[in-house]
Amino acid sequence: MEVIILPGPEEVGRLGADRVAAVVARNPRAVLGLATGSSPTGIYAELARRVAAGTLDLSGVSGFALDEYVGIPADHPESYSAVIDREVVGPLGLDPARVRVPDGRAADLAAAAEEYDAAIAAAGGVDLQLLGIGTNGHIGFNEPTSSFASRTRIKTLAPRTRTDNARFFASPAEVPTHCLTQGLGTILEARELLLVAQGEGKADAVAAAVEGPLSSMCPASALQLHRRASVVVDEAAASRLRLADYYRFTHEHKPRWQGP
Ligand SMILES: N[C@@H]1[C@@H](O)[C@H](O)[C@@H](COP(=O)(O)O)O[C@@H]1O
Repeated sequence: MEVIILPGPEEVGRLGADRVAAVVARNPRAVLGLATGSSPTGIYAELARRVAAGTLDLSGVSGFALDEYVGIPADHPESYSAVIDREVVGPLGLDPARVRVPDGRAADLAAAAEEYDAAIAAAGGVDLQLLGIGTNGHIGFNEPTSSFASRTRIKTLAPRTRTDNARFFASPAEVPTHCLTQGLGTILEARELLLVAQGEGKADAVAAAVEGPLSSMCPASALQLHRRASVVVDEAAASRLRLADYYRFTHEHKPRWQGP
């Protein structure tokens, strides 16, 4: 696992945007795994700047969101479908026809979940998956005790996740109780993973993911199983990493023959 510690959120956003741009430079029809939440917003903002400046064209890429709340009205501003439209598809100039979000309003949620995995496979798989991390170590909405082999499926949101996400809703009771989320097994099939985290509130989760044991109690520790996973954090989110100096040294002395 590659761990990169940067001074602040702005640098994290720039490096994330560089990684996306590199993938798209290799393949203008690349498939991106899209995360919601506050963590990747710096990446999206930087990508939007490059698109607006005409130095980057993302109109050929496809996107698959990680997750969606179950039962939330599609036009609710906090449905992930609305968030992806507003914060990603529009500003980044993606083709809406190429971007999918799990259907949290499907009559048959299990079938919708299965079909979502099939659609990812039919698109050729995800080239670069962007990830945030929950304070309880979740990725997507894979809450603690999620199987490392899990596929896209219905999950019950952990109480801590519902509390964390209450800030997006009028009241805590309005936060949905269930979601559809890509599984850890689904996420691990992406060709490259990029997890970003900022702020001290993520420091424990980041330390558990990077240095803790491989454990379903910290679903993000599944990244340790991936051949091409990067964790890019600011100083605050890195503050509980025991080997922080080693990661800094590694990054500064990166061998020329090593890829990103
Ligand atoms: N389902 C999302 C995750 O995809 C996200 O990475 C995480 C952290 O959110 P944030 O980036 O806002 O801290 O929790 C959310 O609820």
